[in-house]
Amino acid sequence: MSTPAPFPTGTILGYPRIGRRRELKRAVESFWKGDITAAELERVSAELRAATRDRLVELGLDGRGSAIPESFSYYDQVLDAAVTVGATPARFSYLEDAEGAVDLAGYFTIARGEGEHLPVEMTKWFDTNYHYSVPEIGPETNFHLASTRLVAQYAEAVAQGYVTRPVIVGPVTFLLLSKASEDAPEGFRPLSRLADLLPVYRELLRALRAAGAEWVQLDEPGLVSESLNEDRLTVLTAAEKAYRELGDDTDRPQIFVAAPYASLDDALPVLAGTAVEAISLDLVRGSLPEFTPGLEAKTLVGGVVDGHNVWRGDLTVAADTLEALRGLGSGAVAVASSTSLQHVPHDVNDEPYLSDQLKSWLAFAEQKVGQIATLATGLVNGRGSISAELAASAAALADRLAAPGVHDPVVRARTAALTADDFSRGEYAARVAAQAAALNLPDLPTTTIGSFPQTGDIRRARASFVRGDITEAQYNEFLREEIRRVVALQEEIGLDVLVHGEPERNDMVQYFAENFDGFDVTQNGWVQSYGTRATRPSLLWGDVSRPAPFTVEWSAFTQSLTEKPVKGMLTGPVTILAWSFVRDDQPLAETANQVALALRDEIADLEEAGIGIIQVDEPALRELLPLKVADQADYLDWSVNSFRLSTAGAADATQIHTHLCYSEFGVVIDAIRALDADVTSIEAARSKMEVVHDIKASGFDHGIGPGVYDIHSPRVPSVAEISELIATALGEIPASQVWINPDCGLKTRGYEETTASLTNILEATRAARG
Ligand code: MET
Ligand SMILES: [Zn+2]
Repeated sequence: MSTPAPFPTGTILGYPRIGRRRELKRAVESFWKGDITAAELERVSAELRAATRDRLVELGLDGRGSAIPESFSYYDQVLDAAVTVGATPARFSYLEDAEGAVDLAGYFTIARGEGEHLPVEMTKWFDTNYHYSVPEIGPETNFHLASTRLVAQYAEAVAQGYVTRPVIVGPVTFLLLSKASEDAPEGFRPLSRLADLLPVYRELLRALRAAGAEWVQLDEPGLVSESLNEDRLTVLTAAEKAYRELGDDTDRPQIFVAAPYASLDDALPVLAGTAVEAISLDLVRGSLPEFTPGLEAKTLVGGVVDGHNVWRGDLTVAADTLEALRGLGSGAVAVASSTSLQHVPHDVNDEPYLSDQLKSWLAFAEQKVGQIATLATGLVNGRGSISAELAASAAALADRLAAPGVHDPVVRARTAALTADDFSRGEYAARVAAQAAALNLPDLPTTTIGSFPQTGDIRRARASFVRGDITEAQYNEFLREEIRRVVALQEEIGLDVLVHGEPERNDMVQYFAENFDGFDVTQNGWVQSYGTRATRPSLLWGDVSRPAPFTVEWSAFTQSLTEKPVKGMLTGPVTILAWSFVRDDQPLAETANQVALALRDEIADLEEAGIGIIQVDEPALRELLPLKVADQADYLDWSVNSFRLSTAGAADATQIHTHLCYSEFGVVIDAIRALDADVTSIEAARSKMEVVHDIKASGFDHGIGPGVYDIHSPRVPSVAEISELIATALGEIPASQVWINPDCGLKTRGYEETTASLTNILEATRAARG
């Protein structure tokens, strides 16, 4: 390498790619529908990338100094890495051209499935609410450089006048996040293919270098996690091998290894001993490391601006941390976001309905870039040069901590008075008997997870109501009509436990945020959840309480329409926290108990109104699990307790359900058991019921509904396919425990596929009942 370019003093690890107004979602979905061509989609995407680069430079990043990350993705960054290295699952090999490359349409097909071909699985990306597509790797996977899209995007930036920094998931994390392919032999580990994968990364790096890239960013959050399926020594050995080999190649850009979401711990000395030039440290979630040999030759990139959360934070603390980092004695120090900013919305100034006071406490992606630019100036010119910004940040923080609503004495008194009894229901056996008498359900009871398709009609009616075009009475009548239809449909299909379909909910957390005190909701605060799906996390800024019942009227109305039991639907405390941006001025456990008490009030009112089954969804229980083993017990303790606090007031005869949206049941089985819900539904269809083996092995003895319909895909499962899944479940779990349900809510699906799928589920269930 000739005179290496220094690492930029201020940078971010990644930027939201969906567009301020979700332009990418619209374009991709239009492409799926056939309304626009691949070329048109590529054009819209190129425009988005160009606008992002321009904006980041305006906000203060160095446009020619590799400060702008080239972190765009059409769908998912892990899927991008998979198609880059030629890791097409065997069932999709028909999508490959002669060179083993898949085109844009093929890329989406791998993500979404087609006909008989199930899509790749999706699972949570570290401890975030982002989901990635799980690569499938086997002994036969033919790694080769199959896509140079990243090189093309770099060249596109150069043509625009910028020198950017290409970003790709690093080889170790890529394999750690992969699962063994279907035809891999028992016990096969994707990480065992590292030696075959590294030459592809080397080739990609060479191609980037040839295109002029000064720096490349390899994302390796796999190195901070202790929760992936390999032991630590194996991970460290892999990291050492990967970065020694890639580092020792001379024909490459400089390598920046990004390690967001927690501390690198013992992986830092390993990286420090290789030839990589820069390493990021998450100094928001993780802590300052000790000096380790090798660092004197590296740039340490201090992730001091929280990429996970929306608070403005304390700029002085950030500056202090950078100073302490400088004290370690590395070759150089730079400032960055702690993680990619893909986890926060675009712009606080895009929120017309938030008060100026609340806005002054917040920083979304644009504001965070501004903070980083400020801190970078401080690093170069000294703290005096940013004293005004430091003072403004301190004033905003002081204002926030003293604001009314942040401390509500009534809420505080209630959590302070809690005793052990408040967290426990009666004996399970007594509950089973009371519920059997009250509910009179058949064997293998069927139900859904709660939501029915959110049709264009529903969205339009909601928008008209929000705009004031229709009155509240008209809107409510529209919703009641919708519920009547959904109830009639469920009765016709023959489901046993009915739901109202959640048409009144724009989002399963936001709806609660709108009805609780202590929250605000955003207008444009979209954050990508997976693929083209984005959510608007609510802002939990104050003490939480429930001023009045809000789900009761809907559930009671629904129950009035049918003889079958209707399930009341609530979102659990952990999920409300996980999918909101939560205040960072007190322990999460305290906030969780406040939310739990608000829900407990709602459950008491639902029971009072005659609702005999209440589901408290906790799809995010696994997601907040800390990446470090040492932190997990404490988390599981408070999270499980908050769920118990929300449900423990229910009578024995009231059947409490919970729903978790993932299939890695094994990891949190003890916690799931400790939730003590009467019935738990989980995801299982996509992984062909793998999870039932864990359930059996764990001796789990409460009701369990492993999903038989993958709602992430438009595919309608056949009766035969569902029957096979049910048979697998019944092979492992006593029939008396088993419930039959889809993997998750139906809100993203259309009516045609939903009706067909539920009809097939009932047909398969009837056959299984015999
Ligand atoms: C992401 S979990 C979804 C649960 C919710 N009750 C629904 O059906 O939509
Ligand atoms: Zn779910």
